[in-house]
Amino acid sequence: MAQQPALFLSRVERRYPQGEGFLDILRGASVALWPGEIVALVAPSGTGKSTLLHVAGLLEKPDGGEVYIAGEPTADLDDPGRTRLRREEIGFVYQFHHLLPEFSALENVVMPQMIRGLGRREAEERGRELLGFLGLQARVDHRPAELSGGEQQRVALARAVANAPRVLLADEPTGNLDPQTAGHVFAILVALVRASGLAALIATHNLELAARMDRRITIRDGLVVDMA
Ligand SMILES: Nc1ncnc2c1ncn2[C@@H]1O[C@H](COP(=O)(O)OP(=O)(O)OP(=O)(O)O)[C@@H](O)[C@H]1O
Repeated sequence: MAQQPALFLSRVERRYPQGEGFLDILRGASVALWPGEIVALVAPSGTGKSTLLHVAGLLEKPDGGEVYIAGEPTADLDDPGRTRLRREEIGFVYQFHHLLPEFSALENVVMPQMIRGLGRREAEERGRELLGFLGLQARVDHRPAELSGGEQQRVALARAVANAPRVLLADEPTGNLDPQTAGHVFAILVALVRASGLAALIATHNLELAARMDRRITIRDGLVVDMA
């Protein structure tokens, strides 16, 4: 049976009002992400990286085209339908971890699972397993402020994949870390993607990290193109 992309953006358009007219950011951008692959999105500032990630993550609706998650078209979904699909199938990691400061590492990973309806015991089991995989077994009870920057990002990664999404979207996930820690966190991210079979799209300005991914894409004139 032919595999289908975990995420498929088909001729996606996105424009923003500007003055009397519109600023066309995405002009029919298409990209497919396959299960288990890690794709770098490397594009100059202002070309639409965040816009592409927001549209891919069902945070913004495209003005044209279609976003498919595991083959399911999303244009006709209502807001609760989009939220459900986002919660179940998409994980996000940002440059800054956005962990809840008053909760432990484990609780931060447990919460999205319970929001999705899992019981606490099961959610904790999965949380401990994930944090252990990410090398944080000794840190599960620490609050974010008691963790290093690299550890905080690893917790954010665990939280992003806690609900076993098909797609991981990351915007400069190591941008706030020193080069050595960035390399380490990235290696862990790769191991996680390979072990779970999810598809990852990672926006980065770090060409060294981009070179370690499976493919590199960029945005040119509102279209997604492979990088040379
Ligand atoms: N809600 C909005 N309303 C109007 N213009 C917007 C809006 N969001 C983004 N833009 C504009 O669209 C363009 C692309 O924005 P986007 O945030 O996608 O860029 P980016 O490639 O992610 O840049 P950076 O790397 O600096 O984050 C920019 O010119 C931005 O000013």
